[in-house]
Amino acid sequence: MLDENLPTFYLSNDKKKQSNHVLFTQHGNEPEPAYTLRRLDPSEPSSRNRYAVALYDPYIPDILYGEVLIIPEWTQPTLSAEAIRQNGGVPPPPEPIMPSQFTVHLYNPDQEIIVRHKPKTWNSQPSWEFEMPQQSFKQPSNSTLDQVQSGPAASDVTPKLRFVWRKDGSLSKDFACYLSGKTTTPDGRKKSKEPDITISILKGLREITLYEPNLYRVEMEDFKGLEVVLMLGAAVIRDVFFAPLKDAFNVVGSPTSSRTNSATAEVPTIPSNHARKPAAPASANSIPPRQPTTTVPLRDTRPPQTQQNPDPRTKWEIDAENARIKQQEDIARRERRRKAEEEERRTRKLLEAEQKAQRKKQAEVDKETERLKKILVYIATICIYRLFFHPFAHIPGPFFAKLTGAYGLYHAWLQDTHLAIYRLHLSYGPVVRYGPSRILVNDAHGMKEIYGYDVNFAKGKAYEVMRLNPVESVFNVTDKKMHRRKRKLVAQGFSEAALRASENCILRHVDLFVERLFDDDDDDDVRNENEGWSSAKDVSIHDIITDLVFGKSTDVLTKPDNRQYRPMLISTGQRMAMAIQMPQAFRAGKSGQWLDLGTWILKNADDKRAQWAGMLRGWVMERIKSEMATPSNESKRRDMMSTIINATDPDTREKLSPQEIGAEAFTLISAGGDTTATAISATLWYLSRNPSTYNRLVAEIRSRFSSAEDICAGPTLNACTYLRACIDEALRISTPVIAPLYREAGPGGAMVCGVYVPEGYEAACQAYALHHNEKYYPNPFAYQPERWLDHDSPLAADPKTAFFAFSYGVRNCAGINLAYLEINFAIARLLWSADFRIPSHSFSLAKIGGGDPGNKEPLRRREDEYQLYDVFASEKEGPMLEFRRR
Ligand code: HEM
Repeated sequence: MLDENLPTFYLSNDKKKQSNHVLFTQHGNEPEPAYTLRRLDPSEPSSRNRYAVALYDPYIPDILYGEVLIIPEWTQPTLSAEAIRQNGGVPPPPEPIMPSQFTVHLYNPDQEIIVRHKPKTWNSQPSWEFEMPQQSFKQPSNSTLDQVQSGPAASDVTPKLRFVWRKDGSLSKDFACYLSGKTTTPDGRKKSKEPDITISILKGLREITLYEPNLYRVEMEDFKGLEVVLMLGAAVIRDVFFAPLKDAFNVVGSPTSSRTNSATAEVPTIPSNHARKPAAPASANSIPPRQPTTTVPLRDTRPPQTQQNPDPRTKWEIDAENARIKQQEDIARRERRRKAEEEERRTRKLLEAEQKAQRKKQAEVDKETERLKKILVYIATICIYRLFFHPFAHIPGPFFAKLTGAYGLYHAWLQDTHLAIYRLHLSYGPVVRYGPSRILVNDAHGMKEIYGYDVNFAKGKAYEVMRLNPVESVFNVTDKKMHRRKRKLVAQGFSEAALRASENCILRHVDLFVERLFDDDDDDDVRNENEGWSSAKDVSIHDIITDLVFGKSTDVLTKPDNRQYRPMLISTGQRMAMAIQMPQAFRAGKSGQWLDLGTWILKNADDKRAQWAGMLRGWVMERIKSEMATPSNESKRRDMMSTIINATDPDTREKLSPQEIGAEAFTLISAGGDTTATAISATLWYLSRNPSTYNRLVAEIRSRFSSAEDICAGPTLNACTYLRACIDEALRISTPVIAPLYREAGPGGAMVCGVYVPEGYEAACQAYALHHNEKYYPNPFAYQPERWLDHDSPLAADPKTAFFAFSYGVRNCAGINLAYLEINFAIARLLWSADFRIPSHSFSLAKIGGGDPGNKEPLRRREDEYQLYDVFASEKEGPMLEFRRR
């Protein structure tokens, strides 16, 4: 402070605040607000590219003393075309030029004080000159003219005092304002040049001290106006001429920082305390402004603005913004076009791919159609050939059987193969075509032509597909020489000595079976306590057969859990029955697995078959191991397996390999179990339904043996001819092996019943049809064991000539003697120990196993016929009988 007695104003330096108090002090008094200095709000878009400052009354915010608005001139920096191009076509922004003058608008009375800037030269400091009229106020007058005329301030003739702000020195930041003279004319020619009088000092660009003693020398009417001009002038000099121009004019860096189009922006607004909240004191030591005591009508304090011609910077911003928008639009358009092109390309690609896929599909369809056509033509040709030109074309038979093996497959699936074949022979005669290249013969002579010794027939493809093991067994081997070798070895298991060794084992199981018939625990029992009758459901020959083969019983009889073996066996048999009818559909694949036709026809069949095969394989390996561990001479137990394991070919001294032994074990279990069980069951069935036969047999057995234990192999048993007749008659009428036993003609073919069977073609007999052929068995459905005894009828053929239960010739049943032994023991010991009859108290139980009058298949309607179902051998139910111990 120059002198605390001088009036001094403080301009706040805080440019961030748009409203600052100008404080006043004199004589060491506390500073008090004298004015409010307001600037533009830089955040307002309308404040851009211009500078404005206004001086308000600190207490009555609507009183505006004066203001300055500077809209700068602009200069355009030059850039190379390349640089502009790189800048997206936007030229560099215009830069503001230091103004050469500015105008202070004073109000009431309205005056415009132009402050002209003289820039610094090499020998002078910059200065800011302005003139103010000596007189500003109208003289009070009653003259209307005086009142209408503008005041002296606006008058050209009013003498003006000239002032100048000048910097003290090039290094100093202080300014002084001098009264430098008076103009008497508007053109200034009559200037009165007087020595400069210092009237104010601006110290450090913030402290304005009025040089009071000199001020009185200024002959001026409107001192307040001068004070305002000094204040605003100092503020403008400080803000505009001693600060970066860009800051002063609120020039923003790039148009992107504000999206507002300045051309349409509102007029810049100097924030008003009236419009906004009252201005806060500039500093902590500022004295809060007193409350306004007077109300002054509001007035528009803003200078008029021209919106049509925006300044170059705004224009540049607009242009830059437009260019940016255009550039963005271009980019967006290019992006859209690129996307559209990409989409188009993608669509085209998709379309092409679709068309390609369609063409490919079409080609596949065409190929498939062509293939189908070929197949159809092939099928049609085959059909025509099979119907009209085939070697068996003249053989009668069902239409479909002539065309495909599926006919036989279908009946195997229905499990009524034997019935279908019986009916066909009735319809078409002794030779029937049962497949495209298959004939069935219902003639004893024909049977010998197919199965006899030294015939040109052998087991063929039908047996190949039945193999469960990769290794052939005596049952399914097709090569005749190989069969001879195997049969010779296997036959040792059925030799007289072997059978004698098996006798005790068989008898033990037979006794167990008989005992079981009186077992109280059987759930299926229907007991009649008073009379002592009880019933049993099934005969477990499996126990006997597995014991005989492995020396290990399946114990089906005593352990109900073990009955799981049976479904496995049955499912395997059903698959065999179907495979034999249409081998081509069950051919072994490369990996040795069968094609799965059977699997989708017979659910779970494969699993069961695999289970069965796995279980047997385990048994075989176990048995072979134990046999190897026991020296043969020490072997206590001579079962069939030990015989087969140790059997040697008398010519070659060769033994069967473990795999071959496994295959044989499987064959023996399969071939010997159910077949014998069916024979025993059928015999019991028919005996129970034919009382006279039953009585005659009972008499024979009970008269020849004194006890059940007496019944064993030997002449006494052999002498029981009626027993054998009963068994043979049961085997005839309900023959255990149902499937036709196909044989393939060898090279050169063969004749059967006058029909030429070319090489590779097949012929077969089917036991059920043959056994019900009236030519050999008059009244075929009647159970007449007598027909096997005393055969002396010249009218009927010897029943033995057409007996096919065990097949015939070189491939007949290898276990025939064992089978008879088992059946004989079972029937004889049972009949010696007990009586049996049809259940008398349960009609439904009595019916089990017989035909049903309501059956769709007429051949299954005979109630007294024991019904069998094709599983290559046969599946059956019951019989359910009542037993009474003697
Ligand atoms: C009543 C009981 C039996 C009947 C009705 C019967 C029936 C048959 C029939 C018809 C064949 C010929 C199969 C064909 O050509 O495809 C056959 C073969 C065979 N049977 Fe039996 N069988 C019975 C019991 C047994 C027993 C208990 C065993 C031995 C445990 C056995 C072992 C064999 C063997 C190994 C063959 C194959 C023979 C070969 O092709 O050389 N059979 N059986």
